[in-house]
Parts: sequence; structure tokens; C-alpha cells
Amino acid sequence: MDEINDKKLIFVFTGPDGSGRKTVAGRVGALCGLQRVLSYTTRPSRLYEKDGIDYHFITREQFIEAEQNEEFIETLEIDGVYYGIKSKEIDATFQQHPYVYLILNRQGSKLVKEVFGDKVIQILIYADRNKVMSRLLERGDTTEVIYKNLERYEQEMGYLKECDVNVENYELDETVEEVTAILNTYIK
Ligand SMILES: Nc1nc2c(ncn2[C@@H]2O[C@H](COP(=O)(O)OP(=O)(O)O)[C@@H](O)[C@H]2O)c(=O)[nH]1
Ligand SMILES: Nc1ncnc2c1ncn2[C@@H]1O[C@H](COP(=O)(O)OP(=O)(O)O)[C@@H](O)[C@H]1O
Repeated sequence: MDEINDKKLIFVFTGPDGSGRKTVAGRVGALCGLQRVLSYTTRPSRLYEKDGIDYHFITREQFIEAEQNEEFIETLEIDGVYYGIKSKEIDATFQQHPYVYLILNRQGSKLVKEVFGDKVIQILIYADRNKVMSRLLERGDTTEVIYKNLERYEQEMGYLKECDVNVENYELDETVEEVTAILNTYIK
């Protein structure tokens, strides 16, 4: 266990929605042996999403109860939808794996950095607005979801300089290769 405690690192993938964070993180996570800790959300699941794979989808009542019990490390509200990661699940994952990864927006990434300090490596994945829009259309998101996401584009991009790593996700295989090589420098 001490070996895990010495090594433990949290890789946070952040950046604009639709830039490919989940796709890149999933592949890099598998290649680098990182374990994902999923967020809880009150958002309805999209057609391509699965409970326990993309998010833990819970009701507003369940979320509020967990929040009142101080189970979340941080919470985010966007347009009446809540998101949060449970502190206990980060701790439990660290009992088994030295390296975990999270996918968070700017606010969550910043907060996790404040809490865990040097143990956190922030990786911003980005793509230009047109790419984001076409990928989200292809992913099957509604135009309403796409426009809401694009409203947050500049704000999320504005976090680039505060991140340890930033990579433009143009060709997926190249991005995965580049991010994997960088993360391997942190993993001993
Ligand atoms: N701060 C924070 N952000 C989260 C959490 N879970 C998801 N997010 C981010 O919240 C933003 C809004 O999510 P959403 O519109 O549902 O996009 P999604 O990435 O396609 O699921 C995205 O940038 C998510 O990565 C969380 O627990 N905390
Ligand atoms: N380099 C890429 N080239 C083409 N499509 C991509 C690339 N990276 C991701 N995608 C696709 O773009 C969509 C958005 O990616 P996703 O990982 O869900 O983004 P995010 O987690 O940032 O919202 C998905 O359908 C995904 O398969």
C-alpha cells in the first residue's frame, strides 16, 4: 500500500466539450494503466451513453442527499444539471491502483488541483470550434446540446496555460500516441 501512496497520481483530462477528452482519455488510460473514477450526474443519459460506463446517472434527489452528506469532492451545476465525483471513490480506487483519471471541466480540474496539489497532472485536450461542432453532430448530440457546449468553448480554452500538458486532438491515433508518451514520463 505504501508503494501506491508514494506513486499515486491523478490525471485530469479537461478542455472544451467535444474536443475528444473521453475518447483520448479512454485509450490513453488503457495504454498507461490508469483507472477511471466516474462522475455522478443528474443529466439524462444520451442514446449512446451507458450507466456505469459514461457516468453514474442518478436522480436530483439522490444527488442532493449525497451532497448533504458531503460525499462529493466538488460539484458542478450547468443549466440545472448537477455533476460530482465522490471522494470515497477516489480513495477506494487508490487502494487498488496508483494512477487514476478523471474527466472534468475547468472548475473541477482547478479544484482537484487545489485539493491534491502535486499529485495532479492536468491535461487539456482541444480542437478548433469547427471540429468540435462536426464531432458532436457525428456523435449524435442535438443542436441544442452542441450550442450550449460551444458557449463554454472560450472559457474552457482559457485554462490551457494553467495545465501541465495541452495537446490538439487532430488525428486520434497521433493524439493518443503523443499523450501516452507524455504521461509515461510521469509514471514510474
Ligand atoms: N467539475 C466537474 N465537471 C464535470 C464532472 N462530470 C462531468 N463534468 C464536465 O462537465 C461538462 C458538462 O458536461 P456535459 O455537457 O454533460 O458533457 P459531456 O462531457 O458530453 O458529458 C463537461 O466538460 C464534463 O466533462 C464533475 O464531476 N465535475
Ligand atoms: N481525433 C478525432 N478525430 C475524429 N473524431 C474524433 C476524434 N477524437 C474524438 N472523436 C469523436 O468526437 C466525438 C467527441 O469525442 P468525446 O471523446 O466524446 O469528446 P468530449 O469527451 O471532449 O466531449 C466522439 O464521437 C469521438 O468518437
